[in-house]
Amino acid sequence: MAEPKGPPSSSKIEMKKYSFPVKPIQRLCWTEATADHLMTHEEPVVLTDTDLVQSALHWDLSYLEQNMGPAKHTVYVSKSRYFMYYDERKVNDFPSFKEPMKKREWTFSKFVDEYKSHEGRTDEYLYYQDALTDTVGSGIKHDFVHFNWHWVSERKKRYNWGQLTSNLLLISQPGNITPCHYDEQHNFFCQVRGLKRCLLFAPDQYDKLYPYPVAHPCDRQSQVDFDSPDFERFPKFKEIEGYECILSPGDVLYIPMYWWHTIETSPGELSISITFWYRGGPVPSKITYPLSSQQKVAITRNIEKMLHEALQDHNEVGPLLHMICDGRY
Ligand SMILES: O=C(O)C(=O)C[C@H](CCCc1ccccc1)C(=O)O
Ligand SMILES: [Zn+2]
Repeated sequence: MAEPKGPPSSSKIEMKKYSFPVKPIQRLCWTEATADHLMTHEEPVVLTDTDLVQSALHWDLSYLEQNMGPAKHTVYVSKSRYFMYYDERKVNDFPSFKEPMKKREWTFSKFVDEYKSHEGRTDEYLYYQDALTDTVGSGIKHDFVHFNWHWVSERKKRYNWGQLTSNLLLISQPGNITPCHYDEQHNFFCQVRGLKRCLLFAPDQYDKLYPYPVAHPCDRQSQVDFDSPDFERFPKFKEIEGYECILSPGDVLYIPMYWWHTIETSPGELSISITFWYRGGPVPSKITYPLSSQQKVAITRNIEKMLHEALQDHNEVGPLLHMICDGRY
């Protein structure tokens, strides 16, 4: 198979530069044995020639406006370029929590109007993030039906993944950043239009990324501000090591469950992406040791949830964990 055409070099599209070391995520035709090896070992890889969302590569704002139908969709509004996800169901337990972005429910036409009127503004930014559902118009339904479902269902079977839970449509203004977080599902992240730089960190970097407490609205998100890290609070962030890729239209990035990632839309143009999120497969009947770092992260989450449930007050979880560990482990 001919070497797939390379991605644009990051120097040409002036993405943010960080001081920590990053290695390139391998970019391979999906038929390559190495691609299969990486997927099997739950390691990230950029897959080319999948045609997974080939039928959506013609999407742009005007086509979507004509075809997304009359339903309302979720758009986030942020005062900065950062769009930190938070679970609004956990907000009332944290009265001092300041919502990092506002959630709006707009028709697609309203979104397009707002998108156009926000161009050039530096006080407010928009990020459309909504599941593709059957409320969309016939044009999108046609494109959706023509995703490469045969290919993706073959992958699901081969890697023994659980069910497809959702396809998220992401429409980002140039320069938007999703801060570093992990998800509890496998993800085929498909680039449809524009360029996105993805930084990924292995699950074993957990101790360097200092996630919020599980009970916190920003559960699964790193507390570290990558732009100006607080090394007093987060000293191990100095040792972080990551992986990088720049996605072009047609590229599919496999983001394995529990892998940390932060995504930046290139300053050049709007970005359209579609995610395919899959639940993890069944826990193996025979647990083998040593445990994987993903399994250890899952265990820490269960411990935090159990302690919060037992103590009721999330402010008591930290002190009890210190009582168990300090001076003893
Ligand atoms: O596909 C992924 O996993 C990403 O992180 C892509 C990211 C937006 C994700 C928004 C989001 C984060 C957490 C929960 C629900 C929605 C981007 O592309 O900016
Ligand atoms: Zn994510």
